[in-house]
Amino acid sequence: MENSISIVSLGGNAILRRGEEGTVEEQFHNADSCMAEVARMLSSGHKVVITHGNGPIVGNIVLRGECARNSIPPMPLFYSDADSEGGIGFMIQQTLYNRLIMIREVKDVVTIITQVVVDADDPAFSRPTKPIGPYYRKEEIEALQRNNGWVMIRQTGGYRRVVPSPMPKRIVEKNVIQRLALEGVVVIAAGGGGVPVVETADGTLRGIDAVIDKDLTTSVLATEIGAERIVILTDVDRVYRDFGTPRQAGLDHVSLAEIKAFHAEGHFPPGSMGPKIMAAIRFLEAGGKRVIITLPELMGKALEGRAGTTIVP
Ligand SMILES: Nc1ncnc2c1ncn2[C@@H]1O[C@H](COP(=O)(O)OP(=O)(O)O)[C@@H](O)[C@H]1O
Ligand SMILES: NC(=O)OP(=O)(O)O
Repeated sequence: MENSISIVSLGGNAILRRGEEGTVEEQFHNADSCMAEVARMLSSGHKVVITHGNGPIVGNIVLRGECARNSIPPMPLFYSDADSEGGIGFMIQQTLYNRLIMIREVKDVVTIITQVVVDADDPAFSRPTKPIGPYYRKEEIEALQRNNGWVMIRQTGGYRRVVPSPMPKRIVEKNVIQRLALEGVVVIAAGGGGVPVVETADGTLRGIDAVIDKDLTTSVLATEIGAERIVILTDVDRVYRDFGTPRQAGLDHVSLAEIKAFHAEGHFPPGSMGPKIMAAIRFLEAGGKRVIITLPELMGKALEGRAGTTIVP
């Protein structure tokens, strides 16, 4: 039916939900709920690329290594990003495969470990902003900062460690992602914002320690593969003005000009809704047709314009 590509982007919080312990069973359960919706979307003819976050999970991978620092060699953050891309990709790949089997839909599903070029001089390397891993209580943070050298910030739900998050500039594997998606293969790509790499003078690549924002990478990928639509699945039903205040008001259908004005007024904080809105603005300004932000279970309705927030040029 459709010849255009849609990108469905799963927030890290859609896979490892706030308040849950974070067991593999919980992660599979959450991934499966999201893939039930994606399978329905595929059965109505959409061509889909899936991207996903890794914030809670890559933080846990790093923490695991730090806890075992006396017995195993350290794993750099960029390698932990690749580790999370593989693990989460496998989980999405299998849960989607199973959901497609259940509805007798025949599709190939594949995960591509994706490298994303960043600038080694990006100021983000000296100003960490990306929250990873678990939430901590106020009384725990002083010791963590002092003993581990962590930079920590306050978020809704507690305090979290932050790491550098440079701007994504180019997706190394974009051609193969586009080719497979246009052939009807479901591609899971750019997980966790992709593995950050820098290009050296001779054109070779090397990993660099950071976690790229998956919404910003999704917008670069969407533009580079000529996708028409990005669907961002997160843990809030839609975007709000004056979020969390008595004046809070949901945004259903908004134009690019309107969302830019709300952004300039400060309705979307960095580290949560801010990057999603920035990603939407960049994608629509580069020729994208539609961005939808909603809960996984509302995706079907949102694609028909009956739920979530839809932003158009
Ligand atoms: N204006 C806003 N409208 C809706 N949600 C907002 C807004 N500002 C901040 N948020 C917060 O953004 C969160 C989603 O962002 P984030 O936690 O980064 O999600 P994910 O990990 O799914 O990408 C919501 O849970 C909500 O608490
Ligand atoms: N890499 C990334 O943006 O992950 P989250 O969506 O989990 O924050």
